[in-house]
Amino acid sequence: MEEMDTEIACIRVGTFHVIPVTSPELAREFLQIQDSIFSSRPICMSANLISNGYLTSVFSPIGDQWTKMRRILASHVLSPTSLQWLHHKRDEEADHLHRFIYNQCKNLGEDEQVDALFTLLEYLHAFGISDYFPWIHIWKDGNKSLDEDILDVLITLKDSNGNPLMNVNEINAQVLELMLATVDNPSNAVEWALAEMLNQPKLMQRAVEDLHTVVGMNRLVQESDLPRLNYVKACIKEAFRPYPISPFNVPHVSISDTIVGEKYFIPKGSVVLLSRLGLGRNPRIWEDPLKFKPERHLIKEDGSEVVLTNSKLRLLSFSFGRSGCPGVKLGSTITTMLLAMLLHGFSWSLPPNSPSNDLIESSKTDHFGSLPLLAQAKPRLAKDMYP
Ligand code: HEM
Repeated sequence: MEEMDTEIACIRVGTFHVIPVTSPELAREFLQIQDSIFSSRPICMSANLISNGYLTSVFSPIGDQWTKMRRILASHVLSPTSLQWLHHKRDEEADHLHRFIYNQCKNLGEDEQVDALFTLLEYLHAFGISDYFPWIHIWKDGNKSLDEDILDVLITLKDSNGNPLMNVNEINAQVLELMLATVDNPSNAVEWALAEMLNQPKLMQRAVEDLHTVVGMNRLVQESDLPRLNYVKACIKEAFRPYPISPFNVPHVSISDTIVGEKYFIPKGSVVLLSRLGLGRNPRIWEDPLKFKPERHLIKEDGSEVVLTNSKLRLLSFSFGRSGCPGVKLGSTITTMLLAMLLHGFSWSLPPNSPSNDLIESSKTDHFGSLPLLAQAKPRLAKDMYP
């Protein structure tokens, strides 16, 4: 892992410019300007995937189309009502996860070396997909009386003339993007947090104490516990800092000439990448930036709740503003629940004869991942507590 002190990279046709951002304030200024002048992604995830053969038609939301998608997401997919509506689905998934790891422990025996977490993360990639976005649907005569999931919602949305609001390509792309967004970020953050906690057991112990205080041992952790699980959230936030899912934010394109930081000229049409590492691993911003220290995110004076966003922009978790993540609430809930459940339901240790996990970043340039993360799990709660 290396320290970084460069924040923004700006690519122009044929040339590459790096704009150093030495403070969160400058990063904020950049993002604010970006909000007003940059359009959505030129090479959006969906378009990248098309070239890899996953999608059959081009869908790159820009301008009005992007605004339309954002509005649909905000009103029908990620609204407080939708989140509440799908609460029981998330609970079901939480039960599956408990059961899965519990069975892994039982089957493998206590002394055996268990690659439980790695297997678990493979399982995680099935998280929610069948419940949130099932591909196989029972639609009779093109109609369905009850919306059962987000896919139903997207299919049944109508415009003011009573016509479908989204076409098949739009739905495909949106569902794919939601699936990726839901799985990737949370599993990446939890994987890194656990790896660091396995290497520093005192951190793990403190998080478990947090869970004992808030949840106890006589019931499973619930979403309503999350506001009080500050140390667990601090661990996740600390994982976002040096280990974001990718070193750069999604590319944006400037739609007019502009000047950032009073002196950096960014011409129209530039593809602009923000370096997340430039903030998260920046020694000018963070003391001891390569050290995993969740304590830095605990708010001491007023005892306020730890949140996974960072309004001061000292790290980029969900980004912010117009192009920021629309799934902050759901993403925070899923990620915190996942780590809380793993730590509350199971004791985790390094496999025998393994002094520490090598925190090796993936060799792929666009994604991180510690490969492989080995951990041994043991149930911590009474047997009848596992679903
Ligand atoms: C820990 C969890 C998550 C993190 C850290 C995260 C982070 C981000 C970030 C940084 C962006 C901005 C990319 C840009 O600059 O264009 C983004 C975009 C997005 N996120 Fe999330 N996200 C998370 C979870 C979710 C969830 C659960 C959903 C929805 C189910 C979601 C849906 C989206 C969508 C649809 C976009 C694209 C928005 C657009 O094009 O305007 N995210 N996310």
